[in-house]
Amino acid sequence: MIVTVTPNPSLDRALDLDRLVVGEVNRAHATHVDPGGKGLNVARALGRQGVDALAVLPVGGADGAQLVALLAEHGVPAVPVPVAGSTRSNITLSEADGATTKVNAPGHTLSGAELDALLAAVEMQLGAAPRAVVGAGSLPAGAGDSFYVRLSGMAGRYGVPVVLDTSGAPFARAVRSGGLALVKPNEDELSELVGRALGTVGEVVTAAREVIALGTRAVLVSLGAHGALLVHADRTWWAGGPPLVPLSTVGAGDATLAGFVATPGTAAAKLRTAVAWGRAAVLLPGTAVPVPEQIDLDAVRVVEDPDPDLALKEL
Ligand SMILES: Nc1ncnc2c1ncn2[C@@H]1O[C@H](COP(=O)(O)OP(=O)(O)O)[C@@H](O)[C@H]1O
Ligand SMILES: O=P(O)(O)OC[C@H]1O[C@](O)(COP(=O)(O)O)[C@@H](O)[C@@H]1O
Repeated sequence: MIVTVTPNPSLDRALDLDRLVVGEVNRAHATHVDPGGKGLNVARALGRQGVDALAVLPVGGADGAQLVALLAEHGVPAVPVPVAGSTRSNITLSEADGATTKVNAPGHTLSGAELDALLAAVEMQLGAAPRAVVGAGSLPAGAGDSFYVRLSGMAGRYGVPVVLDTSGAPFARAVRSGGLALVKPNEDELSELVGRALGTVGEVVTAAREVIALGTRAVLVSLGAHGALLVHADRTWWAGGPPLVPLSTVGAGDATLAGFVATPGTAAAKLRTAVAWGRAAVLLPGTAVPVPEQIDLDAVRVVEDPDPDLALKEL
């Protein structure tokens, strides 16, 4: 069993357009409503691939009720923690050439008591010794930056590995506090964390090793169309595949993380699966998650210790 925690879930609303013209009236030819939020998507992707997963999330208001109904409809085991504020809606605009424009709402803040209730709901699951707990996504505005530090401390007391995918101040706080099994920043999130641009494989590896030096075991850096790098203290792997024209890139990072945690075996096998799940996700509309028949492991090439001088754009 893998437990995911999403402190700021959303109802993802997507509109498919031929081309987005900013400042004009645009007409969509299709719309999608999906459960959203990083931990939820990880649980959805795991479930679709037959891996036991449970999502813990706060829910409130009409959109929260719709989110719970959608999770039930999608067969995602979930522990909804009722909160006073309304669950947010995030908007995606997907263009025919694969360009994705996303607007994420800040999310209604959670009170101290609600944050405690969310952690208590996770703690109930930790007693059953899950394989990992995945904390993922932003924290709602005003909730403070320390939620993932508390989550990691709590999971540590139960001996459960913690995997984290977040950004900004909550990411920096959690990395500084250490004790994480894996983090999954994308290139921008890692660059923001270390405060400099990352243009080459070597620059990404150096940045990832700064994270590792603070007490994280492994860093999985997703690079959009250029695949992903997995960095350990002493070794590095890159994986990627031939170019694709995405339908919607929303949820690709979450599918990537799900593929990684789902896979037993070697680092290379985990990375290959992660990239294959991410690639499958971009070929689906809205925030859809792939089924096993949509995963193409053979299309993904894994390279051990890639050349540090290679530009990310050349991967
Ligand atoms: N344009 C794309 N073409 C091919 N694969 C992609 C594309 N965008 C994303 N992916 C796949 O999805 C993974 C995650 O995407 P990325 O954009 O890095 O994550 P995030 O959604 O967290 O920002 C990538 O590692 C890659 O395998
Ligand atoms: O919590 P954040 O950072 O605002 O992100 C939430 C959004 O990210 C998603 O989880 C998708 O994430 P990825 O594209 O990184 O996989 C959406 O479902 C959701 O709308």
